[in-house]
Amino acid sequence: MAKESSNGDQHTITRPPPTPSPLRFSKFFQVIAVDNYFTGSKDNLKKWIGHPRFELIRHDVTQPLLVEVDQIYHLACPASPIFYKYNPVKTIKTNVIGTLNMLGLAKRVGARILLTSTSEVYGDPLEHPQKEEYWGNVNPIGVRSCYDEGKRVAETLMFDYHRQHGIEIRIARIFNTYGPRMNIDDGRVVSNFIAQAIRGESLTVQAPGTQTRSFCYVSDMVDGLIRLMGGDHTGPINIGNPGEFTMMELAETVKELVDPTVQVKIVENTPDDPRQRKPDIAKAKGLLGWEPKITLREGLPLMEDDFRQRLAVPKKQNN
Ligand SMILES: NC(=O)c1ccc[n+]([C@@H]2O[C@H](COP(=O)([O-])OP(=O)(O)OC[C@H]3O[C@@H](n4cnc5c(N)ncnc54)[C@H](O)[C@@H]3O)[C@@H](O)[C@H]2O)c1
Ligand SMILES: O=c1ccn([C@@H]2O[C@H](COP(=O)(O)OP(=O)(O)O[C@H]3OC[C@@H](O)[C@H](O)[C@H]3O)[C@@H](O)[C@H]2O)c(=O)[nH]1
Repeated sequence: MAKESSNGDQHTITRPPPTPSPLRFSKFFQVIAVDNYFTGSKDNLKKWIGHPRFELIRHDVTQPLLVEVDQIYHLACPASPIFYKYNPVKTIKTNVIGTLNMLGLAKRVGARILLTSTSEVYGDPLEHPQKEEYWGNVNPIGVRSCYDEGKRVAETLMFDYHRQHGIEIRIARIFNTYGPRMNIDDGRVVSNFIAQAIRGESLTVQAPGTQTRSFCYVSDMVDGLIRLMGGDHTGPINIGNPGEFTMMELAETVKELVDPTVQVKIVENTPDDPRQRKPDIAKAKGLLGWEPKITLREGLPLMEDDFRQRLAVPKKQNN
């Protein structure tokens, strides 16, 4: 088991770790998906429902969960700012109580647990690009803090359970990720721009438009998370695509690829919007042998195809 975090800190473990679950030696993977459907959709799981090695449980992670597992991918949390700000008390409960419950489960059954933390732990970063050693610049009482401070506490809980109880932990710091099957009304920038362009609406660039993000395609992200879970390093490890774009550049790219006739309009921004974000992925490359393969220009059309199907708007021949 990993005794050292990827940033080199030693972590004294005060108790022997729980015995690993015997499921770890089972021949076949079985998957139990747990979701309260706040932002998720059963539609995305249609393909698996009825499969003999797949189970789906409607459950809220703020309540304890009793199942037998050997790996826990703890992703449950609204991630789009409009959804995580909608009920901030619930968001922080999901991050704190939800993570405590998942760690309690990991401890009871001896499972390894991976937390999907976020680039938002760096806040409005004063270092660029962001390395894992950077402690961040976060407003602890702002409207985003239910999410960014919530994830910071979740990381703390992970390391405390690791040090105190010997739980095998993995922490991924995910940077903006997009792809097919995102909720069309998710509210995050890539899905907004693609849906707007397909509907022939103006693309809403929030002011000033010079703020940057780095966008990772979903299959690259999944590959990174599986490598992190299977590897020897606790993390935290940044997983993201270092290609950095201003929101105006993103709008221009979507316009060019989806519909060059749509307009781009500047609209009001929300408080505490980070001004720049780009991962340093040296650790992911060195420790996991991971780097993203899909560029933004390759990923956007794949998402456009899926959105067009769901919105029932075929691509015009002359586009
Ligand atoms: N996509 C990104 O850009 C990004 C970036 C950083 C971190 N992350 C993290 O990755 C994870 C997944 O993000 P996503 O983009 O797929 O978000 P999403 O909102 O599309 O999916 C989150 C899922 O969690 C479920 N959920 C929310 N609260 C829950 C609760 N209390 N109990 C059970 N289920 C609950 C939702 O119904 C949904 O299925 C989140 O933890 C998010 O913080 C995502
Ligand atoms: O319609 C829009 C939506 C958003 N934006 C801008 O696009 C940028 C990205 O905004 P998003 O809402 O997609 O996501 P953010 O980068 O703010 O946060 C995300 O980052 C990391 C994750 O943890 C979360 O998935 C999410 O919180 C912001 O600068 C925002 O102002 C627009 O210009 N127009």
